[in-house]
Formats: sequence, C-alpha cells, structure tokens
Amino acid sequence: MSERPTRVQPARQVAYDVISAVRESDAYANLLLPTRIVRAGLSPADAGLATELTYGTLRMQGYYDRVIAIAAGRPIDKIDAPILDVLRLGAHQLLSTRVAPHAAVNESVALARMVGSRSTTGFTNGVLREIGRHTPEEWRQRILAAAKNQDDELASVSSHPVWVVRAFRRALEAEGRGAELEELLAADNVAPRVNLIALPGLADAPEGSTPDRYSPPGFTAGGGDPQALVEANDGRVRVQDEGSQLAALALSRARPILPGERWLDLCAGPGGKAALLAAEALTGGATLVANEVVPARAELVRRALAPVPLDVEVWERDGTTIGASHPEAFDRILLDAPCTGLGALRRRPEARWRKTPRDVAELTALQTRLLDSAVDALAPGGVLAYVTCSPHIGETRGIIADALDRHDDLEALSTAEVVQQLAVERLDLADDVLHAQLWPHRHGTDAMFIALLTKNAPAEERD
Ligand SMILES: C[S@@+](CC[C@H](N)C(=O)[O-])C[C@H]1O[C@@H](n2cnc3c(N)ncnc32)[C@H](O)[C@@H]1O
Repeated sequence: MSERPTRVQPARQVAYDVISAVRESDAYANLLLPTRIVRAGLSPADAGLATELTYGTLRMQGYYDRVIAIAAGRPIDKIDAPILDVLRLGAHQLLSTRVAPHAAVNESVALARMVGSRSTTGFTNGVLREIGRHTPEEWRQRILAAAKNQDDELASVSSHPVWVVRAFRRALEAEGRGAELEELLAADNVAPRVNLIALPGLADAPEGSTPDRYSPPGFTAGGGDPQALVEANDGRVRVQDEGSQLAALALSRARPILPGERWLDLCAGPGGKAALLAAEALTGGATLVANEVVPARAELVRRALAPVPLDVEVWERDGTTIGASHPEAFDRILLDAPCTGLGALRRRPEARWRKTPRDVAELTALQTRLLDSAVDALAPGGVLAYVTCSPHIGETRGIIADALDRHDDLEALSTAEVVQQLAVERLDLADDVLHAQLWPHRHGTDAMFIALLTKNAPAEERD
C-alpha cells in the first residue's frame, strides 16, 4: 500500500513550489510567488504565510544549510536537492517562526513523501527533530563556533555569501562607517516597506498616508492594498523605493530646468525612474527619450510612461552605441546602470546566492562602456547621473574615478549637496560630497549610489 501523497497545507505547498522553482529553473521569487498564490486561491492570511515562508527560507538559506549539514551529519551537497528544499523550509519554520514544532516537522515529512523516495521521509523526520532539539540561540552558537574566521562568522549568522560581506565592508569603510556592517547585514534580512510615489504634478499622496522622510513625492499608504491605490490613480501613483526616487530627482532637480532641454534615460527598463523623469520633464518643459535594449523591458517602459501626458520616445537600442550615434545631443542623462543589485537584497531574496564576483567583473566592463557612451551623448554643460542599486565600490566609486581619469572634460558635481537640498529631511551621508550612497540600515532605502557629473565646454568655446 502506498503512503503517497498526503495533502500539505496550501501555503506551505506554494512556498515549496516557489523555492524549488528558484533552485531548478532560476525563477525569481518576487515574480513567481504572486502568480502561484492566485493559482492556489490562497486566502489573504495564507498568502501572507506563503510569502513569509518563501522569502524567509530563501534569505536565510545559507544559514539553514549550515544548520542542516550539522543536524544531518553530512554536507548539503550529499542531500537530494528536493529534500534539501523541504529541510530548508522546515528549518525556517523551526528556527525563525512561531509555527508549532510538531506541525513544522509533520508538514515537512508530508512534503518529503510527495517529492522524495520512501527512505527520505525518515531522513527528513530525523534531521528536523534534531534541529528542533536545540533552541535557535543554541544553533547560532554552534554555527558561530564552526565558522572559519571572523568574516565567515558574519556571513553565516547573517546568511550572506562571504564575498558580499567583504564587499559591503569595503563600501562602508570607504565612507569611514565600517562599524555599521552588522546593522547593514541585519537590514538585508528584513522585508522592506511598500513605498509609493505620487508623480509630481500629476497626483497627490492620499489622505492618511505617511510622507517619506526624504523623497518629497514619496509616501507609505496607511494600510490596504498598495496595488489598489496604483490602479485607482491610473498609474500616476506607483510603487517605488524611496532611494530610486531620490536618484531620479537628483538629476531632474540638480539645477532649474530650462524649457526645451533634451533628456535621456539610457537604461530605462522597467521604467520606474523614467516615469518620474517624464513627470518632471513635463513640469519643466523638457523632452525625454527613454532607451532600453531588451524589447520586453522596453514594453514595460511604455506602460510605465502611459499615465504621463508627455510624448516620450522609447528606443530599443544598445546604450553603448548612443554616444556615437547622438554625440552631445542631451542636456541631462540618467545612466541607471545594469548592476549586481547587491543594494536591493531585501526585496530579491534569492539574489545573494545567484551573484558571484565574476558578475561584478562583467558588469563593471559594461558599466564603463555605457558611461563612456553617456559622456559622449552629453551636451557640454549638461548633467549626467550615474546610478546603481549596488554599493560595491567596483561598480560605484571605481567606475566614476576611472571615467574622471579618462575624460578630461568630465567633472564631478556636489551630488551630496544636491540630494540634501531636494530631500525633505537631512540625510546622514558620508563626508564625501561628490557621491551620495544610500543604505537600507541608515535610510530605509535600497543601497542606491548616485554620482552627478558634468561635461565642460572645450577650452576654445570657453575663451
Ligand atoms: C538597473 S536597470 C534600470 C532600472 C530603471 N531605470 C528603472 O528605474 O525602472 C538597468 C536596465 O538596463 C538594461 N540594459 C542592460 N544593458 C543595456 C544596454 N547595453 N543598453 C541599454 N540598456 C541596457 C537592462 O535590461 C535593465 O533593464
């Protein structure tokens, strides 16, 4: 008689399906989860549970893997991948939630029965019972004791890869704020608030909402479904991180807009900053071109721009070629560069396990080519904003220092001053006035990096 399949509680089933799709087919949890929740017809409470289980398990996967290896008495690469997913989900419930231990173990065993062989149910049961025999604090101490060095300790308990811990430390130390490392790592493991924007001149924050601390058009809703608010305002209210808002506003508000200015968003997909720039361009009498090389993402840009009554051209070109095809054609350029996204780990739970130092090398080469193209496309006297949602100094200060070295006509502007002047409240920024680096733990934003640059007119024109 077969013991298969016992029904698993639907929220856990959805969480398991998403976690295994992330592993098997490189799915993105933030895109897949909402569709799985709808398909399973989960109640709001179960949807909340599925979200917590999925995001929590994926974020803390590195930590749980160390716990599982000890409890199982074998390295995790000796455990079948589907069973490892079951164990990760079970470990999360036992160590980080209030789910009753017997429910966490029984549901995990039922899941193991569905996805593994008969022998794996006993193994799953044994490993999870062993995990449940110790308190979360006891596990923390055991994991710390097994760490190889201080960086490995931080990496293990905060569930980050060691190379990311080191990259964050270097970025904080570059600001003289290395002591904030643990706070930053902890902030990455907390779900970000849903932040919104009322596009300037086109919508207002609704009554009862809480204005953002820094971004003038930013707010959080007092409750209810943010998506419903977006729909009720026909897209003139959007979901957008406060740091992203500040990055786009740093460009549009760096100086007063002269009517007829030509603006370019070089890497615009999916279009969040392009929508804000379009609203700002509309108010100031400027024009905007939004460029995005991936056609499907260019389509998202068109959708994002639709609520703004400005005729924005959307191009689908390789941004590295626009400097040559349109030399000195734009007065303001946003280069929101493709990057590792290490500054947005809060909202992309699996991203920290996917990125590698090799990605940094590939991306910095592309960032340099895009920045060179943007410099060529910038009119003398114009403003260029180089932005990343990564604080990795190879992608931030490194790119800017190298560009300033190679382009004699390029000059850094006082970015920090611009950002302070436009912000509602004063930000706690590093002393370096030429960049603004935002942080989740200090500002409650993604770790956005912003550097404003200008291009001097050639010497003979200035004489
Ligand atoms: C960080 S995202 C931009 C986010 C966007 N500014 C927003 O706020 O919604 C970078 C974008 O650059 C695009 N991209 C990558 N390489 C590019 C290239 N060579 N030319 C133009 N766009 C590129 C990516 O497809 C991605 O959509």
